[in-house]
Amino acid sequence: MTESVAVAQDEKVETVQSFEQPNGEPATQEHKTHGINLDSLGRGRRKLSLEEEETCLDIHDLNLFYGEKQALFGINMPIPKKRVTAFIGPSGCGKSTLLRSLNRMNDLVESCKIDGEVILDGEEDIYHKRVDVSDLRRRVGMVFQKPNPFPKSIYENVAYGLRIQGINKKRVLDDTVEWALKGAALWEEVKDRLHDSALGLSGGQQQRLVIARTIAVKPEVLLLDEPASALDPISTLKIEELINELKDRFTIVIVTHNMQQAARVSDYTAFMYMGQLIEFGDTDTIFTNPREKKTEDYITGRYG
Ligand SMILES: Nc1ncnc2c1ncn2[C@@H]1O[C@H](COP(=O)(O)OP(=O)(O)OP(=O)(O)O)[C@@H](O)[C@H]1O
Repeated sequence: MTESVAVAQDEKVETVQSFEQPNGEPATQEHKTHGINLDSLGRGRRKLSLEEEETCLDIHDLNLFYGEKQALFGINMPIPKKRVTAFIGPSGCGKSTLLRSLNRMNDLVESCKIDGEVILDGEEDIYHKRVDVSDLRRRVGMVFQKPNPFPKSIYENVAYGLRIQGINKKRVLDDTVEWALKGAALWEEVKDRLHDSALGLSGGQQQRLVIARTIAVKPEVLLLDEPASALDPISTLKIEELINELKDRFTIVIVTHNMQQAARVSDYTAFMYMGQLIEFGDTDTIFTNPREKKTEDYITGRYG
C-alpha cells in the first residue's frame, strides 16, 4: 500500500491511500474531470477480511416470493458496518428485491412473502412482529433511482423527517438541515436559497437533497437503489464521491448496473444471478480474482 496526495473537489489537499495493482503498477492515475478527482474514489478501502469486520445487517436463509414466483433463494450474507457493499448482477437477478428486503420495503407489495431473518445490529430480526416498521425505515433509510424531492422548499425537504418525529424547535431544525446538507455536499450550492422550491434544483442536486433528507434523521444504514443511473456523468461522480465520504458515518448498500461504479465505490461486492447469491467478497478480489466462473463471466462482460 502506498500513500499519495490528491487534490479533492474543493481544491483542498488531502492524503488518500492507494493500492498497487496486481501488475505492480500504482493504482493512482491522473484522471481529472471537471474538478472531481477520480483518484480518491474507492481508494480509501480498508484491507480487512470479512471475518474481521463488524456486522451491521446479518441476512440468514432469506427466501422471497412474489406470489408463486420465487425471487430470492436462501440468501446468507453479512453486511459489514460502515463499509460500502455493492449488489451487482444481470437484470432481474434480484438485486433491488434483496435491497428492499433490508428495510421491509417489500411489505408494500401485497403478493410478497418472505422467510428467513435479517438481524440489524445484533438485535432482533427486522421481520419480527414486534418491530415498528417506521422506526426501522428511519434506521435503515432508502434512496431510489429517480430523485423524489417533495414539492416543498429545500429546507422543508430536509427537515421533513424531524418534523414527523415531532421535532419543531427552530434551532434544532436549522442545525440539522445545515449538517445534513453539508453531509450531502450540497450546502454551498443551496445555502442562500434554502426556502426556494426543491423542484428548481437540477437532477443531481435533487438526488443529493434526497440523500440529505435521508441522513437528517441519522440512520444507521443507507440503501441506495441505482442512485446515479438517472444522472449525468458529472452528477454521477459527485454522488460517488459523496458515497466515499458518507461511509465513515453510515453503512451503505448500493445496487448498481454499472460495474465500474461498483468497483470504484464499494469495499465489498455481492454478485447475484437468478435470485441466488453466487459470490460475496471484497471488491478487489471479486473484480480481479473471482472464485466462481459465473462471476468471472459477468465481470468480463460475457453476459448481462
Ligand atoms: N413487485 C413485483 N411483483 C412481482 N414480481 C416482481 C416484483 N418486483 C420484482 N419482481 C420480479 O422479481 C425478480 C427480481 O427483480 P428485481 O427487480 O429485484 O431484479 P434486479 O436485479 O434489481 O433487476 P434490474 O437490474 O433490472 O432492476 C424479477 O423476475 C422481477 O420480475
